[in-house]
Amino acid sequence: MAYHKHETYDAAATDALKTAYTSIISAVGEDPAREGLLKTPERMAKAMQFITQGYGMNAADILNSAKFHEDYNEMVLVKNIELYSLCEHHLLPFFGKAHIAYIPNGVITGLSKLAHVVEAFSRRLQVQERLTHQILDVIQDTLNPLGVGVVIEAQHLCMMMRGVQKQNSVTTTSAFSGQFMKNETRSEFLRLISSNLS
Ligand SMILES: Nc1nc2c(ncn2[C@@H]2O[C@H](COP(=O)(O)OP(=O)(O)OP(=O)(O)O)[C@@H](O)[C@H]2O)c(=O)[nH]1
Ligand SMILES: [Zn+2]
Repeated sequence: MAYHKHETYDAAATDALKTAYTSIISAVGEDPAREGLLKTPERMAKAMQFITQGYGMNAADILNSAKFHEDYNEMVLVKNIELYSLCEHHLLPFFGKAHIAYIPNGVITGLSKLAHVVEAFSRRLQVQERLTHQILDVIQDTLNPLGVGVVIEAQHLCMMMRGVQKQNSVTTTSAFSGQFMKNETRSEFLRLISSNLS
């Protein structure tokens, strides 16, 4: 399944989700036959498939599809990649920004591919820590760079609109490999993105 510019939906998944959302609407005390709600299970079925489309994306394939040999041995940084994910505990969104850096070892990838990798892993049921590591691991394994650094800053609706109800907390997670394990490289990366970190 690939959900690119034009959305296509799996018929069996749409049917199963429609049935489930009709039950949910009844269970919260609403009338699924009410005019405004008639098409809601189908809309939700499509929305849910859209926001979990990462299951149909292969992050290694994405990176392998644009690998170029290049002798550039400095840090490549793409920052402020926005992301929307779903917390696997409450199925409520968490959203924020990813910052990704790597130091090539003879091979670079298309810059947009790093953002596609974020899509592939964020559009699933996730926890922020695993998301951070999955992005790091696939870049390390596919491009074999001298090192990778990933920082994600996100706000979790499950902490905002329910539960502990903290509106301003931001969770930062990070993962580093290779040269990013060294203080100097890691500090340079963190300094370059620091305008985003408070
Ligand atoms: N580590 C981690 N925890 C998360 C993430 N998203 C949500 N959580 C937390 O997952 C935990 C689930 O804890 P539980 O005690 O089982 O759930 P709960 O009773 O709904 O907890 P509260 O949210 O505190 O009301 C909560 O502390 C959430 O804040 C995430 O990406 N990473
Ligand atoms: Zn949650």
